[in-house]
This record gives sequence, structure tokens and C-alpha cells, in this order.
Amino acid sequence: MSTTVLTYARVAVSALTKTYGARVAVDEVDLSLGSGIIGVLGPNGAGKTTLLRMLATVLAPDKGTISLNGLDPRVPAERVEIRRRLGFLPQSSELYPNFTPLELVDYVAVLKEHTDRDWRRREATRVLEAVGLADRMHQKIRTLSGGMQQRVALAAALLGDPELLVLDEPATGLDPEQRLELRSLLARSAGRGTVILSTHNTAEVAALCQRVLVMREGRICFTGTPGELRDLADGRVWESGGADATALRSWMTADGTFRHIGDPPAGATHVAATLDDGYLLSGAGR
Ligand SMILES: Nc1ncnc2c1ncn2[C@@H]1O[C@H](COP(=O)(O)OP(=O)(O)OP(=O)(O)O)[C@@H](O)[C@H]1O
Repeated sequence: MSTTVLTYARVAVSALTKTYGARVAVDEVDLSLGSGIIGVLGPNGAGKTTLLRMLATVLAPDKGTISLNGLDPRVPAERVEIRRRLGFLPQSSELYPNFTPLELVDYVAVLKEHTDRDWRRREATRVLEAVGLADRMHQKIRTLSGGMQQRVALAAALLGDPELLVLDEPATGLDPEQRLELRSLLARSAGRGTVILSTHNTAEVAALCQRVLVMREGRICFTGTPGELRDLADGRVWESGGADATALRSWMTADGTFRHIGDPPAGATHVAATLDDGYLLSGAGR
């Protein structure tokens, strides 16, 4: 007996554009994303946060369209439905300092128009337990550490098991153990839908993401698997005892040798490419 696996674009974006004054933060972006974990890499100011905020429906685009699970956020009734099925972790969460985590997550549930108080209580407890805050949920948020506050915001995003999770730098402030917990939490969520996260950490992408996008200057300059991103640097990484002016980039490593990426000179000592190398070359053409 054969099994048919249906895959469809849960997130479809066409010519999406956002401008701040004269600065084009997101420039005619087209995207079609199915289920799984998608990582968005890019230098500071590339437009990642702006793109994610538009996907989370908290920022309206100037031009272009977004379709989330077939719904259009420009249509008020559809936007309400999208927001119920979407979880968003903003880059910097200003949490209400005098709320407890339980009160805050419950409040987010109210904003999502969940009217059943018992359900809200159970669900808020579940997500706070899932982020490892079972013993902190009755403590004022202002008395929690930065990493714990980040986990409260993450719990709020996980509320109601959303089909689409949009997470802006979710691992910021988390210790190594918590980052591992985050990975397994997101892997479980991705089994049910789509997770889009921005990060500056290529190791996070390698460990977690099925797909990676690289943004530079408001545009998507690479889309593929993490392995394909690394492959961009195949044969284009070499080492020597000093700086190499022919390289696109050279830097000194911990053992004092220089690593270079770009078009290697004849006789260069090639070394294995990493995801970082592929990322650094992704905007440079071949
Ligand atoms: N509210 C705003 N007003 C004016 N310019 C803005 C605003 N928000 C972002 N920008 C500009 O838009 C561009 C994209 O910013 P954005 O925050 O989306 O980048 P990013 O890739 O998320 O950067 P980072 O990695 O530093 O978080 C930058 O040039 C930024 O200065």
C-alpha cells in the first residue's frame, strides 16, 4: 500500500517590501515555505527582524502579499484566525515586570481570544513547564534572570501549539543546557507545522534547521539546506602561514595559522569547508 504525503506551502510571500524612510529593509522578497524548521541567517541590518515581524502580522508591508496557511492577513477576519494559529517571539520582549509568568501567558491567551479559563490555566501551565519554568511560574517576572524571561516569552509563543512559529533570535540569553532544550522543543513543534527562526549562530542552523535562508540588504541571497550552504565553500577554503591579499576574507585562527575563503591561488593548501564559510561566501557570488 502506498502512502501519499501531502506537502503544501504554509507560508507564501510575494514581492514583499518594507521601507523605513529612504531605507529599503525588505526588498521584493518571494518565499514559499512548507513544514519544518527554517533558519534565517544574515548580518546585522539585513532585514531579518522586519521580515519576521511582517510574517507574524505585527508589521504591515508596504507592498507585496503574504499568505499564511492560505489566509490573507490583510482581511481582518482572516488575520484573527492567523493570529490564533501563530506564535511569535519578538527580538526583545518587554514583559510586564509585575506579572508572574502564569499571569502573562494567561494574558496572551486572552488576547488570542481563548475564553475558557480552565483551558487557559492548563495550557499556560503546560507551556511554562515545557520551557523549564515549572518552579518559577508564580514569581514576579522582574525577579527572573534574563534567560528565564526569554523562556517566558517563548512559552507565550508556544501557547495553543501553533501551526506557525515565528521566532526572532530565540536562543539569545539561553545557557547551553537551555539551548539544547530549545532545540528539542522546536523539533517537536516542527513535526506539526512550520517554525521560522532568525539567528546569528550557524551551529544552531546546522543542528536544527531543514532549510536555511540567507538575507543580505533586504533580499534573500541563498535558500537551500544547511549542507548546500556549506557546499558553496567547497574548494574555496585554504590555509597558510600569513594573510593572503587574493582572498575575499582572511582571518587568523586560534593556532596562529590564517584561514582564507575566496578563489584559492595555485598550490593552496585546501581545508574542509564549514557552514560559516558557506555563509560568508553566500553573498559574494562564485
Ligand atoms: N523602526 C525602524 N525605523 C527605521 N529603520 C529601521 C527600523 N527598523 C529597522 N530599520 C532598519 O531596517 C534595516 C533592517 O533592520 P532589521 O532589524 O530588520 O535587520 P536584522 O537583520 O534583523 O538585524 P539584526 O541582525 O541586527 O537584528 C536596518 O537598516 C535598520 O536600521
